[in-house]
Amino acid sequence: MDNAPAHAADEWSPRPAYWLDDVPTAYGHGPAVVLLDQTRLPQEEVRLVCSDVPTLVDAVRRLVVRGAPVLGIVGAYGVALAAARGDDVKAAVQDIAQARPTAVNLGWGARRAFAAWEASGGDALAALREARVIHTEDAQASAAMAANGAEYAGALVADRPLRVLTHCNTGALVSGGEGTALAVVRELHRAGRLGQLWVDETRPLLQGARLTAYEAAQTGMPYAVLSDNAAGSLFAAGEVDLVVVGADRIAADGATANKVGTYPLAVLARHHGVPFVVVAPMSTVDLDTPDGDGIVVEQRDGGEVTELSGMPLTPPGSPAYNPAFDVTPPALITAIVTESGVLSPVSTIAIARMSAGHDPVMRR
Ligand SMILES: CSC[C@@H](O)[C@@H](O)C(=O)COP(=O)(O)O
Repeated sequence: MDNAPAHAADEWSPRPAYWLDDVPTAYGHGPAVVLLDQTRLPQEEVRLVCSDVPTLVDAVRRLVVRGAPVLGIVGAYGVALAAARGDDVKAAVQDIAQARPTAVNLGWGARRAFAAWEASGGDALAALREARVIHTEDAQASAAMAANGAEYAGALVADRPLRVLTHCNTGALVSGGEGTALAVVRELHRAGRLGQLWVDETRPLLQGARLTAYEAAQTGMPYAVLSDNAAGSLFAAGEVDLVVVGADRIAADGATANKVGTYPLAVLARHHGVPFVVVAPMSTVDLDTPDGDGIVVEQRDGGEVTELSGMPLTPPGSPAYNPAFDVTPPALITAIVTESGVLSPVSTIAIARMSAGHDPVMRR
């Protein structure tokens, strides 16, 4: 399928989260964190103005903003907001970090902004400056991951464009830049090396069908959406050259938590001899969680499974199992792409340990 691009691949930037100094708020004029409301995409592009931390925490829980890297940015802006308002900044860090348990970046971003605020003796501008640094660093990491991942992927198949399968949404909607796994795909597309993007719909909240398809359409990628359970027959038909996914947390053994449905793809990829590649910034590595069993998987309301856009799918009162993420063991991961390069899970962790030695502040 070829789609008429709404934008050149280089130009499109949805700005999922940003800071405004002075906007009309519920409290008169003041600072706010502005979020592109991803629950309303692709139908409409509307923004939510968060002028206090409870509104921001609620937005994170409802997935108005979601995806690991941008949650780090939002966590930091949230702390800057608490500081600017003169709220209890320490309590704000707790509230933000606990809003969703699996994405490590959320608490990491909040703690970084808090450390800057504390070191400055309680200067709200110091927290905001740190949030802006995190925002910029994420854009830089995204560009480096895109370049590293596209070089690696391009070398897998020399003589024709690649067919890439992805799950959930990992593009510009989750980042200060173009994202993680989808940034790699976008780079391949820019280089004329993308033959087909296969987009898993990603039940139950359809981040693939709603958001990745939206990004693919905006940037003119050749793509098709499939129901998650069609992936097996796609592999069997030999239609997948590469699987790329993001990560919400990478434990110290290289086990990786990502959107539920990722682990079955890793099993399928192994069975069919297809590379399974995780793309994530180093900030997603959590050396304090020793292994995959230690990763806390967010359990969400069963209504997300038993209903679709408020319409019941099951007999009334049906119980449901609704983990938001699953964990892929390192043995099933061919490579992890970070801003530092393309390495095995073991080597990625070794690099993270070396960098942590230089940056002990952010280790809990
Ligand atoms: C680069 S984003 C990586 C992950 O955060 C992404 O794949 C994912 O699982 C997001 O889940 P979500 O529940 O939509 O926040």
